[in-house]
Amino acid sequence: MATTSEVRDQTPSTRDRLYGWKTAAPLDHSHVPVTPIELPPGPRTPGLLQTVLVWGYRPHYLPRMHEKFGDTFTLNSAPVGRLVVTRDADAIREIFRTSPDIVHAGEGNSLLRPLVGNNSVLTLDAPEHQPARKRLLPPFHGARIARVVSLMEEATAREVATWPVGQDFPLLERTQALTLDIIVRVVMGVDDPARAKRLGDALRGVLSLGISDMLMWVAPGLHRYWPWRNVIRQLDYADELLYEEIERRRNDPDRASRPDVLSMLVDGDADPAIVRDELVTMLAAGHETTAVGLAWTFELILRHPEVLDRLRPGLDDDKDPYRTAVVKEALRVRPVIYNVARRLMEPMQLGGFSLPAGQFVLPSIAGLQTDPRIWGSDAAEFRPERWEDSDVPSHAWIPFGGGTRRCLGALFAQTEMETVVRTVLRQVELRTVGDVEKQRMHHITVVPKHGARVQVTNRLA
Ligand code: HEM
Repeated sequence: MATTSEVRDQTPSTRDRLYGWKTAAPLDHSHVPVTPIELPPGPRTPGLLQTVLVWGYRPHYLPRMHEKFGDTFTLNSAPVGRLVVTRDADAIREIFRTSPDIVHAGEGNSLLRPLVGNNSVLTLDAPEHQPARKRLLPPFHGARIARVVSLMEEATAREVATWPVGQDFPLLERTQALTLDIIVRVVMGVDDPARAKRLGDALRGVLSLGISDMLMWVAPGLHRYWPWRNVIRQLDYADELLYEEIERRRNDPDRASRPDVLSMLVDGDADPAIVRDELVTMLAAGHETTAVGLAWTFELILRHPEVLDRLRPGLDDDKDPYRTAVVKEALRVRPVIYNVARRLMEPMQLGGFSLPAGQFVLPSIAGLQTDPRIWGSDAAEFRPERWEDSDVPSHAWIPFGGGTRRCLGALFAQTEMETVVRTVLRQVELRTVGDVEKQRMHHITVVPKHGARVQVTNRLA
């Protein structure tokens, strides 16, 4: 069996990923002709202003553009230029069911490659995407997830025990700490507290990369200079610890009986470099998203006392359909990811428009999930009871995207969110602080503007 340092000698370093990311994958689409076709109408505002509005104010800007231009319109925003946004239910269904040879999703994420590596489902497209996705599916089956619920409960109880009574704090910061801990312990299976803390601290550094750190992506030579030199060191250190865990698990004789995701991923003769990329992919895709989803869920529950009253009697039940409805409804009115992105490899008819090959299209999750023509006149309201109606339009509920790229961790995330809601509400009474939270963009997620400020008013357990 190889030692960790032998494994490290054979696996790509942060620097290799930095220099290799632009050439390593099929990014060259010069063979895809971008036919000059008239795109759907859209704003004539200068591109720079549109870019600022799209990246900074999407939840406010896009609904205004829908009002002005209809279900499908064209924007002009860096880094790709012309983008067709659609909330048209038929167009979105069509995009999700079209062959992944024709509709690509990975290249929209290529900027993540220096972090997640060249083996990540997030950045791959057909034909490499499907086998990579297939490797990740087994640990996310329902039966496997049921085995980790108690680990999620324990992590939540530990976290809630640290919350101060009678003092305000932004809940989002605490849900971020919690979802990171759940990834370290449940996905990576690190159960020793000292190792879990060391790995969690190292990964927190990776997750806090800012735009200025990422300047290295376009100018890799910067890695020699401060502060980028330190960033490389941080990323290398996180890799070091991840490879250590991978080796530890490969050598663990009890691996088959362990419930964590990593134990399944190292089965057989899996290449440690691939497993490393898979772990970082799950961290990148599953940490911030679930933390934001939880912050919104509590913000909504606490501002709707009638919902809290209905939740309480079911807290002793392992499965309460109303708790499921509450989480689904929170992900509907406050989707964490505003839209997904696809690139057409062939011309397509969508929403009554002929779109050329090469075109980027953004199916709008938020647009579809709050459309009053589908959800009724109270579409913008948080009303979990709607999930008790037999004719709830669940086809228009897409917080996890859709088709062959639908979120791999959807069931994991929904289970985690329900488990955290239940455990927190059994342990403390909370109240919100300040006004109803507005939506704000943070990288690619839509977060509560002030981080969902709350106060613990009483400890129940
Ligand atoms: C509330 C929490 C979450 C939300 C809202 C969310 C949402 C999404 C969305 C919108 C996509 C893109 C789907 C598309 O393009 O059609 C996605 C992809 C993905 N998510 Fe999640 N996610 C969440 C949690 C998680 C968790 C916990 C994990 C894993 C531990 C995870 C792993 C992934 C992966 C691996 C992909 C890429 C799938 C592929 O390209 O084949 N997500 N997620």
